[in-house]
Amino acid sequence: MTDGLRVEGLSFNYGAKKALDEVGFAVPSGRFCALLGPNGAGKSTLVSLLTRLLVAPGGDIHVAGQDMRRHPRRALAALGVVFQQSTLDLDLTVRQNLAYFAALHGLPRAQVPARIDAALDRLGMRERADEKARALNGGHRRRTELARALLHDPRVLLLDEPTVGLDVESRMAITAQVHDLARTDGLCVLWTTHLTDEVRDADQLLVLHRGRIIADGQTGEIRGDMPLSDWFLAKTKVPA
Ligand SMILES: Nc1ncnc2c1ncn2[C@@H]1O[C@H](COP(=O)(O)OP(=O)(O)OP(=O)(O)O)[C@@H](O)[C@H]1O
Repeated sequence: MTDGLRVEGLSFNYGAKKALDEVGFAVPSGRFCALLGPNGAGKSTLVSLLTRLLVAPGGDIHVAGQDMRRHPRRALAALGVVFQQSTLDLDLTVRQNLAYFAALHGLPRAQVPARIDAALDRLGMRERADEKARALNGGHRRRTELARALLHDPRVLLLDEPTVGLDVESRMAITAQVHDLARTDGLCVLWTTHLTDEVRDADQLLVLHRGRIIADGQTGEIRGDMPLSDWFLAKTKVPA
């Protein structure tokens, strides 16, 4: 598998505190993978390693076949990221926010307007292009960030708890849109969450608990006859 995301033997400590312990998994292209973990499981640490905000002393990360340790620029160029905290400039328009990102990524100038239009079309945001980000609701701001993350045509899309703070309707809409991006556009998607209702039976599921992957497979098979929320609680609850 060269197109998706592959992680092997990834460990990370904060001083004496072990945050990730020999984490390994693979997500192929065209797959939506939910990374589910309770608070403190190590999700943010893993996201920081995948985006190279942190570097692990050992272990490997390959993004679309590019080795993050040996060729970080190439690996990062194949990765689109939506961070948990919004990083839009609220005083810029939607289009200006995307144009700024395009310049940061060094996209060829002549291509930028068409790429922005195409990315906004994919998320149904074209008609909002000239509005200031401040005027958008939470769901539309997230869609703008998603369009921006797609601008450089990444093969792997990483979303860190992207629905935090959204109302139910926006949450469900963006969850469905990202599932479509995996299915229709063949993107490899890693979606971190602690909300079990965002995960579908056909999705790949990774469960992170106390820094270890405790389940990796098709959600429907993992949960069996139990609702995923019950399964998850039973596997991750801390004894009283
Ligand atoms: N800077 C830090 N210094 C020390 N320990 C840390 C630091 N950051 C995280 N940790 C610890 O590492 C473990 C993993 O934390 P991490 O933030 O990656 O988990 P998480 O799954 O993202 O949790 P949450 O959903 O609450 O953000 C936790 O036990 C946390 O307390």
